[in-house]
This record gives sequence, C-alpha cells and structure tokens, in this order.
Amino acid sequence: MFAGVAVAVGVGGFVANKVIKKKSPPADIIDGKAIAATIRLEIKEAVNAMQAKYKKAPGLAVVIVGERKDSQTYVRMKRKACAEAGIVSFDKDMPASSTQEEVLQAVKDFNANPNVHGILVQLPLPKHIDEQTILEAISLSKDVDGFHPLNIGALAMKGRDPLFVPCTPKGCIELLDRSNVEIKGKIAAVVGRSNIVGMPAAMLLQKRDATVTIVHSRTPGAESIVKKADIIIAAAGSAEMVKGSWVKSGAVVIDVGTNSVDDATKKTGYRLVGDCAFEEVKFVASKITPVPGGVGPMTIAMLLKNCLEGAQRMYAP
Ligand SMILES: Nc1nc2c(c(=O)[nH]1)N[C@@H](CN(C=O)c1ccc(C(=O)N[C@@H](CCC(=O)O)C(=O)O)cc1)CN2
Repeated sequence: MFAGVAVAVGVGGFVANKVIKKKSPPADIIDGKAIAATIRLEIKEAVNAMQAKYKKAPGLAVVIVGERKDSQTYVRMKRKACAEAGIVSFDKDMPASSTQEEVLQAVKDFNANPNVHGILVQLPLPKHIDEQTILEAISLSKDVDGFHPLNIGALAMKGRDPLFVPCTPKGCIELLDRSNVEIKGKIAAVVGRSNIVGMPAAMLLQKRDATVTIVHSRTPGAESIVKKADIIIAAAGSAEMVKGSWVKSGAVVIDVGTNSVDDATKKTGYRLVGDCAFEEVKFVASKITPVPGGVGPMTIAMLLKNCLEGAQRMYAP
C-alpha cells in the first residue's frame, strides 16, 4: 500500500508542500512449512503414545491411479510424511488403464482392512473413472480427505460436525489459528468454489462465525467484494489473479494456489506462483502465506492429523 504523507520540503530557502508516496512495510509471512513441521512433530508424539497404549499404529491407504507427475510427487510426499510420523502407509499404485471396478475394489478392500484407518484416493483420477462414485465408496469413518458427500453435508449444517474436514481448508484455518488471527466476527472472502477447497473453506469460516462471501468466475465486481474482506482465502487456481488493489489494507491473505508458470531462469524451466500477486499483495496485507511454503505443506500435515484422529476414534471412541 502507498500512504500519502504530506511533508514540508525546503529547497534553497523555499518551502513547498510535497506528497511523498511511502510504501507500507511488507506483511508478516505465515510460514506454513514451519507450522506444518511443528504439527507433524505433535502427530508423531501422539502416534508414539497410541503405540504405547494400544500396540497399534494408525494406517493410511494411499491409492494413486495413473502416472501424472504432480500426483506422483504429492503421493510420494504423503508416504514419506507418514513414515516420518510413524503412520503405516498401505500403497496401491494402479495403472491409468485401470477400470472403475478395479479402483472400487481397491477401496472396498481397504474399507474391510482393520489396520487401515484412513483411505485417500489421489485426485484427479483418469477421465474414464467417475470420481464421485469412487469417493462415495470410501467408508465414512475412513474418509480422511473429507470428500464424502455425507461429511461435506455435515460440514454445511449448523450444529453438525463431519467426521473429517478436507485437508487443505482445514490447513488454512489452522494457519489462521496458529498465527493468532481472530476469525469470529470478521468479513471473509473465499475466491474459488471447488469442492476440495473453496466451498469447504467458506463453510469452515462460517462455522467459526465469520461472514463469508464466495467469489467465483461469474461474480460481477469480484474485486470490490474481496476488497471488503478482513480475511481472504484465494483458491481460484488462477495464477496471480488477486492483485494488490483487490486487498484491504491490513487484511490477512491465505493463498492456496500452486500454479506453475514458465521461467527460463530456473533449472526446472518453471516456478510456482499462487493465486495472489505476492509482490503487490505483501505491501497491503498484514499477514500472507507464501507459495511455495504456505498452505501446501499444511495439506499433508492435516492428512496425517485426520488419519491419527480416525485411528484414535477406532481405538478410544
Ligand atoms: N485426494 C486428494 N487429492 C488432491 C488433494 C487432496 O487434498 N486430496 N490436493 C491437491 C494436491 N495435494 C495433495 O494431494 C498437494 C498439493 C500441494 C502440496 C505442497 O506441499 N506443495 C508445496 C510445493 C510442492 C512442489 O514444489 O511441487 C508448497 O505449496 O509448498 C501438497 C499436497 C490435489 N489433489
């Protein structure tokens, strides 16, 4: 943000009023990587305690269908995080040619396995498989992604709580809480309305007594709506869409986007950017998450947390 400051400037005995544009100091960075690391240690301790008490470790089934590079990276990260936390991962890697029946069977087998407390099917699935059918086949009590319609339905209802909350929106709220950002009574804008992030994030904010508007690709005057918000969750999947001019001075900005843009200066040929124009927004917001290193690591930490909670419910209901 630029604040206009009127100062008296003396030039050779002549004093004139001049407006100097002074840049606000940059926002505090909400370090999702560090917060996620702390949470993962907390989970590891809780897993050790569960081992000591029940002689059981939480088990997470991770199903991946196909060879998408990004999905393989995320699944590798999830399995590594499980191993570090003492959570046993049950791996099911299926070729892209797998039929819907075969994927359904994998889910049913994990539903029936008492050592599996959480089942995650990495999205997106190949086009010939109906995602919704697969997600609805996951046992409610093992739905660690929180994508089952009954879990989503409970999230939408006043006075009801789902068994599991989707990991990325849960991570956004955890980032706000651990950064001492008050949610109650605040105006919030969620940019994006996906089932995985935007819509559940809006419901979570509302459950915490924020007044929430969801802004999407068909919203007229999106900028002026976002500009009223004290808390912005940007989850549109559109690189650097939220500009500095969209953000109210002092707002808290949680950027969920991970968009890769070409960058010839990088060894990889690309770099990751969020849904916010970070270099502009950081001079307007009071707190902001970076990309990478903001919400992404929290998605995995929350997956572990959901799996632990699922196992705890089974052994100590
Ligand atoms: N079954 C699910 N599928 C998908 C989900 C999900 O929650 N459940 N979310 C996304 C992808 N995702 C997890 O699966 C995910 C995305 C990003 C990150 C992350 O840590 N990103 C890093 C950058 C990593 C990189 O360099 O590529 C960051 O932001 O710092 C973790 C998990 C879609 N599918």
